[in-house]
Amino acid sequence: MGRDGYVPLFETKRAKGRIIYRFFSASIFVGIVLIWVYRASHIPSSRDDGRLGWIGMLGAELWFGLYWVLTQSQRWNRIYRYTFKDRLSQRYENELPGVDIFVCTADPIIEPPMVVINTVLSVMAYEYPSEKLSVYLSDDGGSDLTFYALLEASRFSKHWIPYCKKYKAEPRSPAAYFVSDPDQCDANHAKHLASIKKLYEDMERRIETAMKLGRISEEVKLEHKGFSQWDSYSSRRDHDTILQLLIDGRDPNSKDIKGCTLPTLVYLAREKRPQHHHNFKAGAMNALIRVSSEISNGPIILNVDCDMYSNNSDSIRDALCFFMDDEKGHEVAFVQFPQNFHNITKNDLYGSLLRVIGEVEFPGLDGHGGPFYIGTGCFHRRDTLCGRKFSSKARIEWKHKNDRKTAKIVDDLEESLKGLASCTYEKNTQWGNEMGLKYGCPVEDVITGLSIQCQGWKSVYFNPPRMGFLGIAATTLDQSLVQHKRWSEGDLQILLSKYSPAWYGLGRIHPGLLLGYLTYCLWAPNCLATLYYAIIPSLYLLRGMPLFPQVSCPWFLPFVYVVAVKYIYSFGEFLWSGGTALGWWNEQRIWLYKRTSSYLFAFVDTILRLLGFSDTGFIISAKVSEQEVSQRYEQEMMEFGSSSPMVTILSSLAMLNLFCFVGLVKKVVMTQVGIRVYETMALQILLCGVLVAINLPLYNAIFLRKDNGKMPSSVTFKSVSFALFACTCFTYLY
Ligand SMILES: O=c1ccn([C@@H]2O[C@H](COP(=O)(O)OP(=O)(O)O[C@H]3O[C@H](CO)[C@@H](O)[C@H](O)[C@H]3O)[C@@H](O)[C@H]2O)c(=O)[nH]1
Ligand SMILES: [Mn+2]
Repeated sequence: MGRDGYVPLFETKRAKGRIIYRFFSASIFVGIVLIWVYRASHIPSSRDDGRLGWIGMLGAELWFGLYWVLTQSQRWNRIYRYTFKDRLSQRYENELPGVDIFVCTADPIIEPPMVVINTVLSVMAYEYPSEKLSVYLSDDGGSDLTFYALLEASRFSKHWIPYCKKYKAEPRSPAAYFVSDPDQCDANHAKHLASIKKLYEDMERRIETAMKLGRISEEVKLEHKGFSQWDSYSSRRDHDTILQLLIDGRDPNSKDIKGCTLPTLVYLAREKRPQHHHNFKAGAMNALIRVSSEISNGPIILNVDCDMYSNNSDSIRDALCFFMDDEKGHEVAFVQFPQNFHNITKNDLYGSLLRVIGEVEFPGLDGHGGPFYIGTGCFHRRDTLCGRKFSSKARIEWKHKNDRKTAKIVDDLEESLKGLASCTYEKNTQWGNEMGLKYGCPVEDVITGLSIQCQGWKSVYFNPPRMGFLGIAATTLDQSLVQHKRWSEGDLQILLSKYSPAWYGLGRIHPGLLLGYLTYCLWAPNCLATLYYAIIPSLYLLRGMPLFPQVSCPWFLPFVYVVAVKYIYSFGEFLWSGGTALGWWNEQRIWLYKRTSSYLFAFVDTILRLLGFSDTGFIISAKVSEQEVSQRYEQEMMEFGSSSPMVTILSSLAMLNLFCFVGLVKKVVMTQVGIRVYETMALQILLCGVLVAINLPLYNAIFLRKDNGKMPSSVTFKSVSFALFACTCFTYLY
């Protein structure tokens, strides 16, 4: 116990070995500087061949080096958080604040209602007083199928919540719970389990039947008056606000089968009109903030994507340990949990888990004032989300925060609140700007978090041993690349926006955090240096022209040191973060693929947007895939199968490197220059060789595979032609 009886509700520990790390990092930096010196002092004179290529290498290495410096900010001061939930209960059990949970969905086909309601049920069943819990589903798809599923879920919750609380079930998404093979239980429990499973399966069957039919049958429509709101509905882009309080927690009649209060459950499809921009998820969240403020007005808001179910029924209490801490709680604006996924395979083929970000880099950001807001698995204080500035004096009185708005008749309430979710409500207001989530950026989350931090608030990264939330990761290469394009494009837009960390953040956030933001904002421009490094040295190799120092030259050492040590460290870091060796190798591949395709497209699109040629969109990530595709995913076979321009670029690069490598081997075999080539171009051979090795799955997909995930022949044709063309031009014409 500290002074004045202060008992901290959480503890922060610094990572061990920071000093050693800093020395190590400095030694790499010396290596990088030596590389720069070598490049700058050995530029071929203008008469020599290769001057341009050399200067390009200098540019690329300057970029890589400076970017590496940025990434150090995230390793400089890592911290880890631990909570004391028992102390929270002892002190505050009767004053726990209301928590409003926002779940966003946008399309019943891409995001199946069964996925959505599993998430909803998991958050309704938190280990938290139900009367203080309200769950809001925002449906940008405006789908009566999703509404129907939610109606079914509201009935099922009456059985599910008491079941979870009685048996301390984990996780509380029914689908995940049933496949998790619930621990051996006594006969009574087993009986109960079987009966609840049957209820769930019956519900699932009814929902699937409606999904197959593609509409709600007349019979079902009679079950709830809410369906009548679809009478005036013309399409998902053109409809009135639809608002339904499916469970009103204040209603004495809404009880579960044990007679306990149920959490409030609300369905909202905000108004949509074709002539109004709806601002994607940010618009949905802002509508939810307003509507919920008139229903439950919980001072804490949890936001999850519709596929991110709660995997840990204590997460609310964990988050409250930060918000309610007497000494530090008043500084905390949001508590971010990592994004984890339940469908990651052992070696994480597409690097979806972003393992090192979650285990190393975010704790590093936390050491500088807090992680970014990443859109899901994040607890916010309502007032900061609504734009309140930080003041060191203002403390929250949680007790007074618990007053709920006076009860109104549900029908009247629904009608009176619809205006809050209308298309015109935000006109001439600060919503989307000073209030709520920010508009105009495909990563509304990151830019919103940044602006909150710029107002003086801190955030907290919390990564408990039992993961807080689990979602669905991309299962095809194309999906993963498209998602990263959206992210990197959004991050680059932040750099160019009013809230740019580079100027707006300067002086407002910790310099380390600023560098951390820059690392992400500069994802997209990475494409240039990476493309250069993946193409030019290989082409020079084909022509027999060295771009790196010879093995016997002292300048060879800094290159070897930086490359070897950097990669050995990265390998160690990946294993330490819980990955496998093959997982690391996969990560290197996806690193290359993202940088040469997603980032390139994001970069080009951002420039086009600046010039006024394109508009930002939001391609929703798929949450279901065909059985065949998921089988290949389970077997960790890369899914090419789509002839998108991104895949074409990857395949062209892979072919180009293959041709260069084969050309080299041919030369060595036919002319017996082997040893000499090795002596003069060892690093270039290594680079090209690694590029070929990392692309093995791609060659396999072109030349050997027969399944539908193989490379489409049109892509093969285009990429082979391109690579041949590039190699020929470079060898004979340049
Ligand atoms: O017009 C829209 C578009 C999307 N969404 C919802 O936004 C969420 C995220 O969309 P998803 O396609 O799954 O994108 P991800 O890339 O997986 O999402 C990450 O990145 C997004 C920003 O690009 C954030 O909004 C997310 O919270 C974050 O998890 C989903 O629940 C969607 O239903 C809407 O509500 N309305
Ligand atoms: Mn998602």
